[in-house]
Amino acid sequence: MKILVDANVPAADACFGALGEVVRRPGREIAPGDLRDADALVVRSITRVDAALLAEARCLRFVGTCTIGTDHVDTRLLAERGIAFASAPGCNAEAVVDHVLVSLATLAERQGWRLAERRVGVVGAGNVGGRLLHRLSAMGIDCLACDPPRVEAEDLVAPGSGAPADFVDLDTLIDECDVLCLHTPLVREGPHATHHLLDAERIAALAPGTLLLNAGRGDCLDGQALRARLAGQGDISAVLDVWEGEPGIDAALRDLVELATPHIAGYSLDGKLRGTHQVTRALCRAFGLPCRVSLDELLPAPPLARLELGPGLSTEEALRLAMRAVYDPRRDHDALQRESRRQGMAAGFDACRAAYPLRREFATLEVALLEAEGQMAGWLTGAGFRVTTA
Ligand SMILES: NC(=O)C1=CN([C@@H]2O[C@H](COP(=O)(O)OP(=O)(O)OC[C@H]3O[C@@H](n4cnc5c(N)ncnc54)[C@H](O)[C@@H]3O)[C@@H](O)[C@H]2O)C=CC1
Ligand SMILES: O=C(O)C(=O)[C@H](O)COP(=O)(O)O
Repeated sequence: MKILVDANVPAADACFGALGEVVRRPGREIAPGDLRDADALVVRSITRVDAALLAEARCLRFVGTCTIGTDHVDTRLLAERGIAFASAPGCNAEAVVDHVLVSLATLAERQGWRLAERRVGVVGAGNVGGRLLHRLSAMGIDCLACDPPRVEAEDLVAPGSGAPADFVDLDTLIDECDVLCLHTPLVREGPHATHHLLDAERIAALAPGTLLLNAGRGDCLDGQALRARLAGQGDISAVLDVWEGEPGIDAALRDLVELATPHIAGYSLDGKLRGTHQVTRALCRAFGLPCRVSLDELLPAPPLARLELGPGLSTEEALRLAMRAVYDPRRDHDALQRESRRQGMAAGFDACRAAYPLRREFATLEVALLEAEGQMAGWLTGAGFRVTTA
């Protein structure tokens, strides 16, 4: 069996090597001819899997994407052609939440406000948004959620529903929140389409002082309208990990954004390996093969397993220290600025992603508090760390 794999899929040999011949190609360069004799195709989010790509695929029986998002795959076409499909739901959701929390802490420090005093609105309360709501609520931060498909399908607005926050419509959420976090998939049609969900009108309606964060898909917000608001009134701030037109993103918008990162919110090693492993299991199921590789054997020990925090720190300082010991998004912002200026936007954007440094998740770090302090322990645990006290 020939398995064609995006070169940015980690542990491809360990996962697929025992199942067949593994052929690696850069994701943006995978072409119809590569699929002529391929039995399986394993991609990430940058390979558009559509009729044009599959034009010469004669024996393809499986397509897997080691990502949460599936907007790059024509799943209807695959179903019509009897080609099995799998994505990796939730694989890097914890990493995205880490990215959001440390970005919020960074902006709070830079702009001189306290997270505890802000209300956070989460748009799209699925694997990512749902986990974000749980962690924010566990930290005692006031949240609202917006997720009309879930509200229609579940009884989330009823008292005692166990929902992590009150669910409201998008315009109410915009009116009532200081921070907006966008975690919707890109859906182009239907009653809950998300293309330009934050359009010019909604961007104009954001109250001065609002912080807007998008780690869903770039096309879910109107980048031109955001650029105009940031450049004109300059009274809101933005943190963007996803962009319209990736990898050749708008340089002017990049320069106006507080933290501008190259679609790496989910790039923990843990998240990437979970993605590869979930797709390996699905491929094995599709071909009736046993799956002999376990996630535990793929994941190495973290480079930093324990951090001791002494007395004299505020809760905010302790949080920032712990978060940044694991992951600091300012590094990714600086890398994008540097590489996009040095190599040009598209090449620089992709270079940052291809050579992404090792990053683990908050849950891999034990934070030892040498002086027990109630609120600090609660916040650190809520944020996702393993906390021990003396
Ligand atoms: N920046 C990054 O590195 C990453 C980005 N993503 C993006 O984040 C998206 C969300 O990921 P998950 O939470 O895991 O997906 P999910 O499928 O678990 O949840 C998405 C949620 O959005 C809701 N939704 C759909 N249409 C909506 C609308 N019009 N308004 C409000 N809510 C709506 C759905 O009902 C669902 O609950 C992915 O589809 C992907 O595009 C995912 C992982 C990493
Ligand atoms: O899982 C998703 O959905 C994502 O957005 C991925 O983190 C994107 O990863 P790449 O495809 O850009 O490697």
